Amino acid sequence: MTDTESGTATPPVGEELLAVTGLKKHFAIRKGLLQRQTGAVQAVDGLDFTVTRGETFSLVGESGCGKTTTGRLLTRLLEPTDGTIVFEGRDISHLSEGRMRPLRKDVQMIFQDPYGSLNPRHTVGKIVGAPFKLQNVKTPGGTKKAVQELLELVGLSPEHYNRYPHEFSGGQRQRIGIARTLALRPKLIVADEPVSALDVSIQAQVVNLLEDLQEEFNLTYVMIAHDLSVVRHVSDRVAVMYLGKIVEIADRVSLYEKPMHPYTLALLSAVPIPDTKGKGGRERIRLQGDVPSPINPPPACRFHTRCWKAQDICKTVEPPLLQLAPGHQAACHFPENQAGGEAPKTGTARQGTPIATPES
Ligand SMILES: Nc1ncnc2c1ncn2[C@@H]1O[C@H](COP(=O)(O)OP(=O)(O)OP(=O)(O)O)[C@@H](O)[C@H]1O
Repeated sequence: MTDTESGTATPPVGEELLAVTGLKKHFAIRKGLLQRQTGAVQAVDGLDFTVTRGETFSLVGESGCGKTTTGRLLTRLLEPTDGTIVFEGRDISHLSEGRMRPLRKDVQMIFQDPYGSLNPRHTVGKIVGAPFKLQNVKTPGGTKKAVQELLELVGLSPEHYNRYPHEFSGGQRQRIGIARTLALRPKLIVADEPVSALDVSIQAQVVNLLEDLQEEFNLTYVMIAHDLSVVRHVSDRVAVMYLGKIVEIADRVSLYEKPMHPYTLALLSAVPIPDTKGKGGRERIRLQGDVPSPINPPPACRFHTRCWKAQDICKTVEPPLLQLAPGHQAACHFPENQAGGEAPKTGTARQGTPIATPES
């Protein structure tokens, strides 16, 4: 994670841990007695990104844009419809459950709901110790000792071993979930809105814990959030999703200070983020209407139905995700804050380096 507010946040240079190419998940819609497929929910529709070892890569977007589905694909709780997921150089996109099992200790997920994700009938000891049992991992001093060490690591007491989830507050329950996630020392943790169900006063404590653990164990995070303010301080890079697609990826400083996609601009305008340049707050942009249905998304640029900058080209030509500045990619025909000044005029293509080719 990056700890300076406006320092030089160049994208982390390091070993690639995860590489995602053309990732899709379409959920079939079936109807009638014969359960014929009548359509599909295009929850995730062609994502390309990489995650570097040790970084925090955040996925942000409104409800329903496909963040959780992406997280579940990365942890292979779901099987992709298309595309590839390469983890540590190995294609895990279609590994069977059996072949995936040894990898489960390397790739873990923290869930949003600290209430629903813990079995109320199991003791904390049983919950946090479950991964050792599932993976048949023996620890030097025994599972109980390992669990108690994990509880201390996440700021709980070893004496909590025999207690039940209902005896804890929301923040403490999330710590129990984090202890379970850490048990087998994963390399990649997908954290799906890990603090959004918690009291605002507790959120920072849990975020700080995640940061401390990252430093101690060189963890890599894919952090999922619906609002840009939550991940502002913890992200190295941020990808903004809209209706199953990534519309912008940039390092933290570029994204918050020089957003290029109008959707990112709108998201940023909706959260109280201090203006580091002292030019006053951002103008609030109110998006018209709801997010369209992922069953029948708008053609070409999916955001065009809600975009105040949309022109004819946005309705007919899908803008590819292009690198418009170092480490900064956006999929827009009329991007904001492009180096070199004005956005292009109606119908003209912007300049950039193709990162992903548009869908055929
Ligand atoms: N198992 C499923 N079957 C059918 N549709 C699904 C399934 N899971 C998710 N969807 C749909 O896929 C789309 C993306 O959902 P997803 O939960 O990934 O979005 P999200 O951005 O995480 O939203 P939220 O913040 O509300 O969790 C939504 O339209 C959702 O209804």
